[in-house]
Formats: sequence, structure tokens, C-alpha cells
Amino acid sequence: MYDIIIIGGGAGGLTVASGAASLGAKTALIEKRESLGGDCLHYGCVPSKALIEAANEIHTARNSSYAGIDASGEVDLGKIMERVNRSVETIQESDSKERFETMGVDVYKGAPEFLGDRKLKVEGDILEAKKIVIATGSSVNKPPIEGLDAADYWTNETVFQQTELPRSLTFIGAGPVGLEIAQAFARLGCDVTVLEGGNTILKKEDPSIRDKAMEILSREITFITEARVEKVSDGGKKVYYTKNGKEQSLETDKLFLAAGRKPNTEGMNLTETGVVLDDKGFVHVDDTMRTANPHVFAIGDVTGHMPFTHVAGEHGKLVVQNALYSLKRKMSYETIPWNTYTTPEIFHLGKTREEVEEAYVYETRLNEVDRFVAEHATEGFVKIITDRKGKIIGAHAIGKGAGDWMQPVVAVMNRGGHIKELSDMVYPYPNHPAALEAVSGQYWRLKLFSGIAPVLSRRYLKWFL
Ligand SMILES: Cc1cc2nc3c(=O)[nH]c(=O)nc-3n(C[C@H](O)[C@H](O)[C@H](O)COP(=O)(O)OP(=O)(O)OC[C@H]3O[C@@H](n4cnc5c(N)ncnc54)[C@H](O)[C@@H]3O)c2cc1C
Ligand SMILES: NC(=O)c1ccc[n+]([C@@H]2O[C@H](COP(=O)([O-])OP(=O)(O)OC[C@H]3O[C@@H](n4cnc5c(N)ncnc54)[C@H](O)[C@@H]3O)[C@@H](O)[C@H]2O)c1
Repeated sequence: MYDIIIIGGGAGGLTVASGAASLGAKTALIEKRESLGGDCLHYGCVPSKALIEAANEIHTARNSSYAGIDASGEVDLGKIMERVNRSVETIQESDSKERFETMGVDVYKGAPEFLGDRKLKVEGDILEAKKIVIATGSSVNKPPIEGLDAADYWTNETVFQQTELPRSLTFIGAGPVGLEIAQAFARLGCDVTVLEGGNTILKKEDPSIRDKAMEILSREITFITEARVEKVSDGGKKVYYTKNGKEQSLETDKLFLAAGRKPNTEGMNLTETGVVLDDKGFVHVDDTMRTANPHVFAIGDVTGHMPFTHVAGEHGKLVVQNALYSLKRKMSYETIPWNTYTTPEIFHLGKTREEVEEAYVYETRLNEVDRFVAEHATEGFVKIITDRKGKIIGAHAIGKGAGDWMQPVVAVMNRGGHIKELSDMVYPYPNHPAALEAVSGQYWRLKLFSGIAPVLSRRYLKWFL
């Protein structure tokens, strides 16, 4: 009998396995694929960021004529993907089966099936545990598009093995998966179109961020919004979409499906253990990450809550405590940030302007911050949303490296902080986070240079100086 069994060796599952084994729990991990690491390592975060970096380097070289450099040459996608996959292999070493076995984790290969409340069958083995964690992640959502099954299309699971750069590439979906990879291929030299069924790209972002992203990315990508793809033909080379009630079509060398994610729950016989799914098929969990069966937990993408690697990791840390020590610690999402790694990057924390009724908004454009001016990277802005008293409830930015230089706001918001705390530190001149000093300066200007403060100051200076 194991203390804990984890199904799925990705970002969430590996966090639980290493945490539980380190605390002395008898731990088993079941993974259906050859390698541990999950989608983030093999088909998601890691290869996509490696591809983005390569594409950005090529883009920079091609745009260096101001310095007298005229870069030329054909892009070799195969060589780029070799480099991308070397990044994956390097990180794979710390997610290896052997490393987890050395930690004391029994690693089983296979896709298990529940035989009862806390009993599983995996390949020829029957395993039992006091607690079970479902960490099976998500996979590519295939919307009901006529002809899709017979088409030859790319997804995030196949793109990093490609060697031929298509002349034109059409994406279905303008979420983060679609946009990060679409911009990379545009920078490699493809003619890229993105078809989006909704009326905006990046629907979870603050409205002003969405508008700015659309303005900037439209220079490299053709966007067609309110265009629902309903049919493909000619092996995926002809794409039919409905816009303004009319069917339209376009031709493309290659199609890329980025139309969202679906939970990996198939084949586990979950009804046998009393686990309940929500109306979209994600595993229903309470704030403590318990499913309807209190001995079975679920974490990461399979729960449908903020599908990010760092969230799966936070779920995992919480579940180690709740599962092993029967605690009821709760997950909170209020101060969890995310980044979209387009150029420029987009940072998101807390509420957007649309999500709050009464808000105080402080905004600084990057052309007011010396480092961005020096680097000719002035496009973008930072926006801090506070309540009436100045407590930060949301922070959003679009700009070069925004995913890095916005991080101090997470620390401030984590402790329930006030916007003025962003000026409680010295910013070495001229760094990028100085954008935060500038935006908090707006709060002080409002406080000090309007209302009663300047009146009192004038009187003081007149009488006492
Ligand atoms: C293109 C792309 C880019 C992304 N970029 C980022 C990013 O930059 N930053 C970020 O935070 N997030 C990013 N994400 C999201 C991130 O990849 C996921 O949120 C994260 O991988 C979720 O972790 P998880 O543990 O829930 O699932 P996964 O990491 O997918 O792990 C699930 C594991 O379970 C295994 N499994 C599935 N079913 C079974 C079964 N029945 N039996 C046994 N094993 C099973 C799978 O093989 C897999 O190894 C990206 C996603 C994509 C698609
Ligand atoms: N940088 C990051 O952290 C990062 C990067 C990539 C992905 N992710 C994670 O992966 C998750 C999934 O991203 P995603 O982009 O796959 O999903 P998404 O749900 O954000 O976007 C999918 C888009 O496809 C559109 N769509 C669906 N069917 C369509 C159709 N038939 N025709 C036209 N458009 C259609 C939807 O309207 C939607 O806007 C994200 O929520 C994020 O959590 C994170």
C-alpha cells in the first residue's frame, strides 16, 4: 500500500512526487509516455520559448540595417528545431525517471484504470494508496470542424519536429498558444494568418492590453476576428470560416490548430472512484484540490483552473500538505501572474479593468522611461489598478521584457500592498523596472501636488523659510 500515488508526470505531478518522497511518504508515480516532464517540457513552455528566441534572433539580424548590417540567407527550420530540442533534452535531465527513483519514487509506465475507491490497475500491476492525485494535464482541443480528421495540420505536439518552413501558415485560435507560435513563424519568414472565432485576440487580457497587442502584432500577422472555422478541405490547405454570417475561405500551405485545450480524463474509469467532472469535462475540485472523493485530489490543467505550469506547481505544493497531513489549506488565485511571450511581452496579474466596477488606474507609457527610450523600445505601457485606498488589485503591462520587470508587483500584491510601496525601493538607473517607479510616481503626484498638500506647503514656505 502506497501513501500516495500520482497519475501524470508533468509539472504538477512531479511537484507532488518529489515533495511527498522528500517528506518520507511511500510514493508511486504513473506516466503513460516514455519520458517524464509533461506538456510544458515536451510540447509547451520550453520548446515554444526556445523557438521564440531563435525567431527573435533572426528577426533582429534581418532588421539591423540601421547599423550597416544586411543579413541574408535561407532559414533552416530543421536546424532551428535541433536547437529547440537540445533545450528540451537538457531540462529533461532534471526530470528523468532515474532522478525520481533516486528520490525514492517508484515510477510506473502506463495509463492506469481505477478499479475502486483507491485501487488502480496499471499494465500488469495492481496498486493501492491512501491518497491518489490526478495530474494528467490537458491536450489539444479539436473543435467540430468538418474535414479536420482527414486534414494534415500542425499542433503544439507536432510543430517542434518539423523541418520544412511553409510559405504560408494559418492558425485557428488567437489565444496564447496560437499567438506565441504564430509570431515566431512570421519572424522566420512565413506568411501568417490567424483566424479567431471571438471578437478579440487574447480574450483574458485587459482591454487596453488587447488593443495594443493587436496594433503591434498586426504588423507581422494578418488577423481575421469573428471568423469561426467550420470546415477545411484539400488536406487542410483550404480553410472555410464564417464572418458576418457569410462563408468565406482562404488557402494556406499549412494549418495550425490552437483552438484551446481539453482535459485528459479518458480511459481512467473515474466513475469507479466517485470523481465528478464539471460541464466542460474538467475534474471538479474544491479549494483544497479535493475531488468529490476526499481521498482523491486533482491538480494542474485537468482541473481547468488557470492552465499554467506555475499554477500546476502551486497546486502540487498544496496537495502535498493537504493529502499527507489531512490539512484543508486553500488555493487562492488572486495574486497569480502570467506572461504571454510575444514580442513585446504581456504581463497579467489580478483583475482587469473590465472585472472591477470602481477602480483607480495609474498608467505610464514606456516612452516616459529612459531605458526604453535608450533602447528604441518605447512601445507599450504599464497599468496599475487599485481600490479607493490605493491597494493594488490588478497590474498589467505590455512592453519589452515585461514578464521580467513587472515581477516586483507580485511581491507587493502578495502582501496586500499599496501602490506607494512600488516607490519604497531604489531603482538602479536606468533599469527597466523603473517603469514601476514612474507609475507609482503618478500616485504621489496626485497625492502631493493636488488638493490640500500644495496649499499647506506654499504657506509653510512663505512663513518659515
Ligand atoms: C504551446 C504551449 C505553450 C505553453 N507555454 C507556457 C508558458 O510559457 N508558461 C506556462 O506557465 N504555461 C505554459 N503552457 C501551459 C503548461 O504547459 C501547462 O499548464 C502545464 O504543462 C500543466 O501541467 P500539468 O502537470 O497539469 O500537465 P502536463 O504537464 O501536461 O502533465 C500531464 C502528464 O500526464 C500524463 N498523462 C496524461 N494522461 C495520462 C494517463 N491516463 N495516465 C498516465 N499519464 C497520463 C501526460 O503524458 C503528461 O506527462 C503552455 C502550453 C502550451 C500548449
Ligand atoms: N505564456 C504562457 O504562459 C502560455 C502560452 C501558451 C499557452 N498557455 C496556456 O494554455 C492555455 C490554452 O491556450 P490556447 O491558446 O490553446 O487556448 P485559448 O482558449 O486561450 O484560445 C483558443 C482560441 O481559439 C478560438 N477558437 C476555438 N475554436 C475556433 C474555431 N473553430 N474557429 C476560430 N477560432 C476558434 C477561441 O475563440 C479562443 O480564442 C492558455 O489559457 C494558457 O493558460 C500559456
